[in-house]
Amino acid sequence: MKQDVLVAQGLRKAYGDRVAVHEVGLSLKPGEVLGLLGPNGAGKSTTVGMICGLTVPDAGTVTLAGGLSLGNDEAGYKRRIGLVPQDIALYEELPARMNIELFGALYGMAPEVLKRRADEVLAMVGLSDRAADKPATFSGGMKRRLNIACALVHDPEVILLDEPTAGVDPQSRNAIFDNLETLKSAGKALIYTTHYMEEAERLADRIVIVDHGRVVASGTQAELFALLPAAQLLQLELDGEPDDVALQGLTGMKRVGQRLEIGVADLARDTGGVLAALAQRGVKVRGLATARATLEDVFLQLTGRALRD
Ligand SMILES: Nc1ncnc2c1ncn2[C@@H]1O[C@H](COP(=O)(O)OP(=O)(O)OP(=O)(O)O)[C@@H](O)[C@H]1O
Repeated sequence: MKQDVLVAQGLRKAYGDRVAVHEVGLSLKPGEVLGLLGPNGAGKSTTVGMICGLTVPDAGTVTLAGGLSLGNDEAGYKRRIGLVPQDIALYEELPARMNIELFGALYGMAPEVLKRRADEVLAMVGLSDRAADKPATFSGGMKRRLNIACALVHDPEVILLDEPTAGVDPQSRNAIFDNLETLKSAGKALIYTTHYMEEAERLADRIVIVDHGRVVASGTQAELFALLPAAQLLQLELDGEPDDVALQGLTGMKRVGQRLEIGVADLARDTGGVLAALAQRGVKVRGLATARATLEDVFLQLTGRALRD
């Protein structure tokens, strides 16, 4: 079992009377992507801010492997963390390469190391041929990619990404996802905040769902789906309107017009039984489709609200 590279415990932050983050805890292993999923205002950015040392928590601790913390070695701690902020933070009128070098200089990197790393991160985000151009001439997706390169120049072991795909086109989004997969396979630990459940589903090994500043659930996707009454859905198109008596006693069933939705634990195992039970009751099925639960369903189940209210 790999050792945790980061452990956050009891993080709390209030702004005046409003508690933005209550007692949030999480941990992260090398090579792991932790999705921090929650609606707008859930406290994701505040949590990330406390982990990277930009926001001072009212309570709680964050410790890196080896016991390093902001309290005992702030500079050492920050060298091991990279932040991709939600708002793009670039010097628009300086060439892309110089933006990266400025971030590297902040970490005290030696010029020859910095030059090599700038080349590496430019190549990684697919901007080598635009190194001399100013971000002012870049598309939104290219700026996002440069923002990521700046966060990686000092080769941090923990990378915090705060909604890094906001406002990017699908092509850049895929390029960013590829970069994150590369970082993950290189053993980096990533915290990825998003309110897009598809992104969390695609990228995250484990997910922490936050709402109103609190962790409402955490675990692998399988563990989160297990919180639902049924993780898979059979959608049956009926031939005509069956009478309600014929459908009585079928558990986990929802009637939507001429369609029936039946939640099952395992489609492969349970579909035959459901169809046989319907046939026995004289209910004719014209078509069949299947769907699986999403993290949106998990959020709805836990909070009674949609993720994107
Ligand atoms: N600097 C601040 N001053 C006052 N209130 C703040 C500040 N930063 C955040 N908040 C409040 O704290 C709560 C959590 O905000 P936060 O930005 O952490 O949420 P989020 O989950 O990142 O949302 P989003 O997805 O919209 O970025 C919100 O109610 C927000 O208004």
